[in-house]
Amino acid sequence: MAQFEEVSQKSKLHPKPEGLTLQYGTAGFRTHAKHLDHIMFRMGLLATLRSKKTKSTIGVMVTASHNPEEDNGVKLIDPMGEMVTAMWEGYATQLANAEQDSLLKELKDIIEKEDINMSEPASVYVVGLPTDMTVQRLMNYYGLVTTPQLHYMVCCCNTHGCYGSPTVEGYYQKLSQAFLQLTQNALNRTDDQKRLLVDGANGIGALKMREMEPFLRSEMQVVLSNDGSSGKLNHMCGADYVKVQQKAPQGMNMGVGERCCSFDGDADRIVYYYTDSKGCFHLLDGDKIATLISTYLKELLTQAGLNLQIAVVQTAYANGSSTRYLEDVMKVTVCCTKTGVKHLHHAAQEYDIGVYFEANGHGTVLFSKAAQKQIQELVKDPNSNDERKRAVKLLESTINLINQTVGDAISDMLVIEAVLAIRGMSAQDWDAIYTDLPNRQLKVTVSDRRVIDTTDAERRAVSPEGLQDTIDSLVKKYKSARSFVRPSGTEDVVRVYAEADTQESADSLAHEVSLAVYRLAGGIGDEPKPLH
Ligand SMILES: CC(=O)N[C@H]1[C@@H](OP(=O)(O)O)O[C@H](CO)[C@@H](O)[C@@H]1O
Ligand SMILES: [Mg+2]
Repeated sequence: MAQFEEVSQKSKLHPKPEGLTLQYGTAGFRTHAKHLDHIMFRMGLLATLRSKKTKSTIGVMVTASHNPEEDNGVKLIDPMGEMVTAMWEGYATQLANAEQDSLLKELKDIIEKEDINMSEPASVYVVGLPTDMTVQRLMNYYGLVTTPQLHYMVCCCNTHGCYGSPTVEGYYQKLSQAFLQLTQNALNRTDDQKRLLVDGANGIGALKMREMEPFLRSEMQVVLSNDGSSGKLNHMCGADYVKVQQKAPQGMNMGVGERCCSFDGDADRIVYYYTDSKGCFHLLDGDKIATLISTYLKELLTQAGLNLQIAVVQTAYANGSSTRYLEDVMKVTVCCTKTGVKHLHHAAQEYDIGVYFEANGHGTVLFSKAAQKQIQELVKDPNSNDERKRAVKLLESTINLINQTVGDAISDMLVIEAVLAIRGMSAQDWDAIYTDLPNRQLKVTVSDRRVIDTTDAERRAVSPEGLQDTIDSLVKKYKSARSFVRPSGTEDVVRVYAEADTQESADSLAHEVSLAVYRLAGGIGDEPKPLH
């Protein structure tokens, strides 16, 4: 009872702005920082309940991710380092939008529905800056780490050290050890080959990269830019900027053919790129990363004589060339889910090895318990020949290098660097695995984006009537073309995607489909204009 009294008193210090309703979405709550005070307080309360319910440590991440600095966000992390379940997303929305005088009622409602024993102790890790001392007192405040580092620590904590030690040093040690073991298999690397230009998006990733560097013992020569010493978070830099604009970030001094990568603000996304001798920019996005990693793993499985099913999980935004290459050439199972990493993560859990990446560079690899056990047992097998032994060891180190809890820019970067080193590949060699189909993404503003309903992993629209038929007949006019529309989960827009054999065709198709959305789904403002 005293607990409730304290909550009631303290909550008055964090009043909900009049008329503000927010929804716990793909990335938790995300809005202008000035609207988040009451959300931070209430998410502290919810995290405490989640911890009591699961009898585990829960994480709370406060971050703007890839959004502008003025924005901020908060999300909860479940015991195994995963996103919180759908049911609890609902509770989060319910608590966030409760009026001041019904907050206690909503809390009690959740406690009753979930049958939570309030005398259980609670343990919560918080990263970022909780605004209230009560919240801080309830939780272990962990200071600044990347989003994936927090996911990692929460998982370590709840698996009693099986996954690693629950500290930032533990993270550096685990990953660097695995990385050094892998790069031992890459002979005669020059300093140039070890060199990587990293754009830190002026976010936390840059700081953490600097902290990690000594652990990598000059097996990587990192050149950091946008390290937060001057520029603004995600402004003209970072993974989202590079992916959407299809150009290099500001403040990076790129030589011809040099390998470069960009993190997003909280370092859970990464994209690679380089410029060729003609000054052309080449993007190596999430699809290229998934292809590189799955090809490498498949080869190791064959060498190790392991019969494990490997699948790549993508969304509708995956470039058609990547899907075709994986299915037709690599003979890898490809599965498509709705946008949003939680959907990809769940789908990837269905396979022995599930490689999942959104085209924007958020992704990781999941190994089933059974697959990990088989690999560990083979490592100890005295009867295997040298090739087999090497392959199994590489698999073991690769598992250790991957952050299986969530997409992680630092971990993904180290995996990519190791794979390129082991295979003796340059960024150009990697890029040449397949050629992306030219594509275009546009946004259309409509009065209510919910009029668009989709099916088949968001690849087909079932409403409004006639929209899908129109898209189908437009697509037929172009070669190697594909197009789909869906309401965004994070912005008040309808997203249009089109790809075709040439950039002109992709642009023209995207424009025609935008017009169809504008006309059939209640477009507002000016009619979409052609791109050329
Ligand atoms: C096309 C695209 O990149 N969509 C992004 C974006 O979702 P939308 O629902 O498209 O707004 O933000 C999500 C959260 O960060 C991310 O998971 C997703 O990939
Ligand atoms: Mg992010």
